[in-house]
Amino acid sequence: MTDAPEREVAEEVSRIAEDIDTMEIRGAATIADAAARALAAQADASEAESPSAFLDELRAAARVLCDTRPTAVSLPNALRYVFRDVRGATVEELRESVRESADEFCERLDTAQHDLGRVGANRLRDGDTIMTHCHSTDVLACVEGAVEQGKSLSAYVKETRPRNQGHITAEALSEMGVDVTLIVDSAARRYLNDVDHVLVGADSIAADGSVINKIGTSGLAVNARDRGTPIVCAAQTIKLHPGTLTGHTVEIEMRDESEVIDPETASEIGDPEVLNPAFDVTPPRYVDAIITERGQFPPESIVTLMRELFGESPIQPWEL
Ligand SMILES: O=P(O)(O)OC[C@H]1O[C@H](OP(=O)(O)O)[C@H](O)[C@@H]1O
Repeated sequence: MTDAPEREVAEEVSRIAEDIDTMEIRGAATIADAAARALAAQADASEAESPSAFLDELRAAARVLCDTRPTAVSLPNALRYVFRDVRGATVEELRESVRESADEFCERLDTAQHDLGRVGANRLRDGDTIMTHCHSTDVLACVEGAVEQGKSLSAYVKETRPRNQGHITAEALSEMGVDVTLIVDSAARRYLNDVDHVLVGADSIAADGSVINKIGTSGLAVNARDRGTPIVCAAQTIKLHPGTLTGHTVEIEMRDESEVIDPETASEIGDPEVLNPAFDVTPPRYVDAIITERGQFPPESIVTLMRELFGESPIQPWEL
């Protein structure tokens, strides 16, 4: 492993890292886009006098960004992608190369989401009702694709405690002309009989086809399986976790208890221990399909796509 010396990172990198950490910037695809742009910002701001110093700064920026949220693999994957194409014998050549690579990555991200949406749209029929969990731009791309095909849809939108990202989904779906019903998370099972597809996103997909997504996804999937309702995960290939090819597990982010309960209320009820995991793991047997920009896959077959895309070396961006 190449250990980059400690270096100051550009102000813009610190700001983006802070925004990702506090979830001002959130959602796996949006985080990937922001991380790639942060590397470009680091390149722009660099006053390095040698190519090696320049690259050390980039690696330091990658570390700061990666330290923000551990579960969404789109973040290190984005950095890996940008690093992979960086070439140059001088600082100026390297700087230009980082800018180009970051731009190309962000464009590919947009195209991938659009292509994924067209695949997902094909699963949805006119008059279908979906159920959503949290807020996923990949899921919204599928719905948008279906609406563009002239299909009329209804949606049960789970509010998704503790941060209520379901509200963002409700607003986005309403704007698309989808008939939206907001429900509390614990009401999901009651309405599953009325639902044709449960549609969820992903923060990471493991090599065995497990879906790592917002906390509550696994319970929803078990209930959906029990009710015979198909559950579909919309996830661009940037969500595939290369480390799981070599036995690593996906770290589940634990967030602050203040997202769950305010200190005053906590004190009134005797200050219990509060646990706030942001994500959970849904085993592949509860997932009917993973939709990517490369097409639709049974979860158990996703490993072949991972090998094709990443090879077998799960190295970190700062090791490149
Ligand atoms: O990439 P897209 O589909 O937009 O989002 C994927 C996932 O990111 C979100 O995590 P968070 O809100 O950042 O914790 C949700 O878990 C969502 O399913």
